[in-house]
Amino acid sequence: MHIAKYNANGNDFIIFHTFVEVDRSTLAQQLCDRQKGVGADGLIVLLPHAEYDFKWQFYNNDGSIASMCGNGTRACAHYAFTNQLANASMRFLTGAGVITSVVENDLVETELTTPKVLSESFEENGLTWHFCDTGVPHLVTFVEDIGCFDKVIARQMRYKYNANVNYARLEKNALHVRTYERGVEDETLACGTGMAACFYSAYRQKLVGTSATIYPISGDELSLRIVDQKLFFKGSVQKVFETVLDL
Ligand SMILES: N[C@@H](CCC[C@H](N)C(=O)O)C(=O)O
Repeated sequence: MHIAKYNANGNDFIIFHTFVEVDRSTLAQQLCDRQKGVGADGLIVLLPHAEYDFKWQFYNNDGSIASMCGNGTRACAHYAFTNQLANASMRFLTGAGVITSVVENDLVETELTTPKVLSESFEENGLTWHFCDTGVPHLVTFVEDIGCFDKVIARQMRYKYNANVNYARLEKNALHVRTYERGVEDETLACGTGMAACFYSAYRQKLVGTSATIYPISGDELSLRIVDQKLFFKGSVQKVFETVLDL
């Protein structure tokens, strides 16, 4: 099996395409394992689709299925274009719905699914939380210093609400974000739907305008904008390597 390893601003993925649609949860766990496997936050498998350019299967590092992954959409769009599975502008089916991505060299912009507010904001653990769905559920809290990111609290909130958990610091029209990711069960270096959830929560509270610069903990710079309630998420991706595995 020919696979590619991608880095999307610190979120990393193993990607391949095939005609064979089977459950790959165990394979995801094996390949994503950072000691015994290739190592990645997720596995993305591209499959043919009659209506769209392709459809994907997305697995987290622990083998669980996630309906959306913002960084993963940008990495797999680059993979699809590079492997001539799609034109530079493409539409593909995910568990959360149809995604549009546009590839321009190493920069990829994705139009995410329409964000949804999941509950009123609430107080817990001495913090104010905003809860929304940007393809997968995200809790967002705005803090003065993202150094106060607390993995114990994040993990507790993750299991209580079955959500990813984000701490964000606002600085003018920029957001600095740290995310505890469900399915990786740890902080990752970047989470696309998490950055989108932070931006959307800040936008709803009029803390940012219709666009903002976002810095995940990897230190990379990405951008988010909202047009007619649609979120557009843009940043670079890199193919780290390709190899053939005996799967
Ligand atoms: N890293 C992703 C999110 C992947 C799914 C998430 N871990 C979940 O299970 O909800 C992103 O870039 O959005």
